[in-house]
Amino acid sequence: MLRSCAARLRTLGASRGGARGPGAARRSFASEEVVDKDCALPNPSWSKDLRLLFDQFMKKCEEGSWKRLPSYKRSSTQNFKDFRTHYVDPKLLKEEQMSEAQLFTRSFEDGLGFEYVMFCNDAEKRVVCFFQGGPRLQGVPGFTHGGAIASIIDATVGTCAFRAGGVVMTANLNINYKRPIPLCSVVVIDGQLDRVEGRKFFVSCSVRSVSEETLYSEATSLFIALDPNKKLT
Ligand SMILES: CCCCCCCC(=O)SCCNC(=O)CCNC(=O)[C@H](O)C(C)(C)COP(=O)(O)OP(=O)(O)OC[C@H]1O[C@@H](n2cnc3c(N)ncnc32)[C@H](O)[C@@H]1OP(=O)(O)O
Repeated sequence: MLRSCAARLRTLGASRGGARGPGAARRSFASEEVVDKDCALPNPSWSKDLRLLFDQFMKKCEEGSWKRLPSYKRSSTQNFKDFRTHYVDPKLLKEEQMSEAQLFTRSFEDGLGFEYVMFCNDAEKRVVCFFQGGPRLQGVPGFTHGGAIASIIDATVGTCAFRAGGVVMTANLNINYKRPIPLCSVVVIDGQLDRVEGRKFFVSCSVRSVSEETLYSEATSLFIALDPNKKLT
């Protein structure tokens, strides 16, 4: 698995120019130009498994029950703009640092960190994430770091809570790591909103192999929808 991962990265190096697709919007900030491309689409670093799952679920999207969720390095949705004005103390915001701010799970070069795509089914209150962890996410040799697994779980269950409750933050995340995830392998994270109590959104998920034979991790979480009358800090 690791060899094919390295081979994909070599071809990726040759196709570096692909990231600057003609349709992508351009935004320059700080010292480099960042292309606001939708990162939740296939790129040369995606393995066959990840592409197959993507294609399977894109077909479900055509049937109407599922929806692919686009994903960018910087969140520009109105919800997140409100977040900054409502909840963030301007004293804490150092504009020059903010101009460098990017979504952590979208801050690696293609194929090296988090390659993933999420699909949501609002009727079933589910978010499914297909995740391929790259070589920069190594924990023990040959396996994905527990913190990287927690990050992609947080993003998946957080998206599930966000779909139901708007701007939420993680109050609690409990993960049982059952089996180590081989580096560069593809896993399926299946998030389910279990219940809502006022501003509290309880979401659980499983992390399984593509074949579903291996249960890698299970998690429960609590997200809190932010109170517009309460500052965060
Ligand atoms: C679309 C992309 C989605 C991505 C999602 C990613 C989200 C993140 O990573 S956020 C970063 C990590 N999280 C944080 O930094 C949050 C830090 N914590 C906080 O800011 C606050 O504690 C916050 C906002 C969660 C809750 O604060 P606040 O709004 O004042 O709520 P608060 O009144 O304390 O609690 C509300 C309810 O939740 C309960 N609660 C709060 N925290 C916990 C907890 N850890 N465990 C159990 N219950 C809790 C309270 O007991 C209370 O319950 P009840 O209403 O029954 O009395």
